[in-house]
Amino acid sequence: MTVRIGVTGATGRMGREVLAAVADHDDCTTAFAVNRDPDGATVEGVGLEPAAEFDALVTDHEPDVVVDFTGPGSALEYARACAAAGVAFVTGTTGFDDDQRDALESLSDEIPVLHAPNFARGVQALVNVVGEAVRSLPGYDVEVVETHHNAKRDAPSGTANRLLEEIEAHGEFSGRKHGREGFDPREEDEIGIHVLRAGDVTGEHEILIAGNHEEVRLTHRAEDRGVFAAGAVDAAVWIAGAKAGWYDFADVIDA
Ligand SMILES: NC(=O)C1=CN([C@@H]2O[C@H](COP(=O)(O)OP(=O)(O)OC[C@H]3O[C@@H](n4cnc5c(N)ncnc54)[C@H](OP(=O)(O)O)[C@@H]3O)[C@@H](O)[C@H]2O)C=CC1
Ligand SMILES: O=C(O)C1=N[C@H](C(=O)O)C[C@H](O)C1
Repeated sequence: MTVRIGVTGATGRMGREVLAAVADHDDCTTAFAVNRDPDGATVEGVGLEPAAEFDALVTDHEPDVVVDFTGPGSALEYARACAAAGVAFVTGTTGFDDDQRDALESLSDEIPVLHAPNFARGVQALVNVVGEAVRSLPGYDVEVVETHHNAKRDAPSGTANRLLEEIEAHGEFSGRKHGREGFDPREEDEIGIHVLRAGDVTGEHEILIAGNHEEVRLTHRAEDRGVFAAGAVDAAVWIAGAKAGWYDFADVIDA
């Protein structure tokens, strides 16, 4: 079966990569692609449609799944339209607040919804090992550093937030400390978080665990956005056969 994929934010950094990844994948094809001001543009040979017509497109073009990398508000609107049309939704968008995330998750009662803050397989491996590292080094200091391009809007990154959840689930910490300045010594059990924005860095995440005259550094560095797009398209192909529910990228990798 060929999986038909609708793509949002088609002229964005990730939207372009998703269209390229769909074209490269043997088991799927583009059903439609939208951006807010298409003005006759094409990306990867696909003519763009107006985002304002998304509700009609998601019904008329009969996609099996929509892949979204936009912003939290638009992602939620697209997901609601998918739920109304009975179409699965995969999103890599980050920066949802708690209400937006709850609203997205509630749509998974009606359709399959997969949200992953990072579609790189290496990041999933990092998520798997960071908890074990923290658990086996109690009392060590933990600091998280993430670096992205200068156009990224949300901070810390969705990936950093996911790693922090994992760290907190496997150790005893007093809270999170975002950056430091002035006379501001480190509290014993805090987790330090540092956000760097510069140039065109694709995405780097490092967890530093230090104490007992030793340090462990767990680092992931994405070298090309294509790695995220390939993972998202793998997720789209996987979710096309899934029942309504709330999924993450681990479900795809473990399948
Ligand atoms: N999960 C993962 O693996 C990854 C996640 N991301 C996340 O994906 C998201 C997009 O990143 P990136 O591609 O770099 O961002 P860009 O700004 O390059 O692209 C986002 C696109 O979304 C569209 N968009 C933004 N706001 C709206 C809106 N209100 N309504 C409709 N469309 C909108 C715009 O399309 P237009 O104006 O053309 O209509 C824009 O081109 C971010 O949240 C980022 O953190 C990024 C990389 C990997
Ligand atoms: O905005 C980006 O570029 C990225 N965002 C994701 C995040 O917030 O974690 C994933 C990746 O690091 C790139």
